[in-house]
Amino acid sequence: MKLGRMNHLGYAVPDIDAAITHYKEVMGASVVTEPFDMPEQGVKVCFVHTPGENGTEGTQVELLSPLSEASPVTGFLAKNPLGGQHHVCFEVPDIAEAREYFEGVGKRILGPTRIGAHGTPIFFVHPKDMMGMLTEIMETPKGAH
Ligand SMILES: CC[C@H](C(=O)O)C(=O)SCCNC(=O)CCNC(=O)[C@H](O)C(C)(C)COP(=O)(O)OP(=O)(O)OC[C@H]1O[C@@H](n2cnc3c(N)ncnc32)[C@H](O)[C@@H]1OP(=O)(O)O
Ligand SMILES: [Co+2]
Repeated sequence: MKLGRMNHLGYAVPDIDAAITHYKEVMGASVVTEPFDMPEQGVKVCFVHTPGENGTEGTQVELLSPLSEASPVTGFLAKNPLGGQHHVCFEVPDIAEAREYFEGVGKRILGPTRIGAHGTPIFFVHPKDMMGMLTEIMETPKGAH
């Protein structure tokens, strides 16, 4: 299976506005999108970019806060009340092929393949099967890079 670049670091936070201020004022990041809700995923999302040097592409941090107690990040924040690194997301050229690959090597896929925050199909692989890192796999947006 051909793994692409790391698309974003998912960062769960209790207060997304405070996190945006931190990334803008302390880290010099730019806010890519205004926070938006993804009720089907139970999270409020905001992408911030750290600047790249000499025109290199920077890195993307996906700030996530829970929309309800039922949110998948609620349990994580109960254990990490200040917030913390929640997942990492890698791109692949073909999400179905990637899903078949991870299932084939015995990794637990969490739920159905669905549309993620970039508007392309995603799925998650259980952290316990991925060296402790909740791993999101997303199909590379068409025309990207
Ligand atoms: C809007 C989409 C957007 C995008 O980029 O497109 C997103 O990224 S949305 C991100 C939020 N959605 C998800 O995270 C969906 C996948 N997550 C899940 O299915 C659950 O969160 C799950 C199964 C990872 C954990 O569920 P839950 O918290 O209910 O279970 P436990 O607390 O019992 O945890 C089991 C075990 O796993 C450890 N754990 C939990 N979360 C993480 C994590 N983020 N990273 C690493 N490890 C994690 C937890 O500590 C437990 O370990 P144990 O040793 O048994 O205590
Ligand atoms: Co994500």
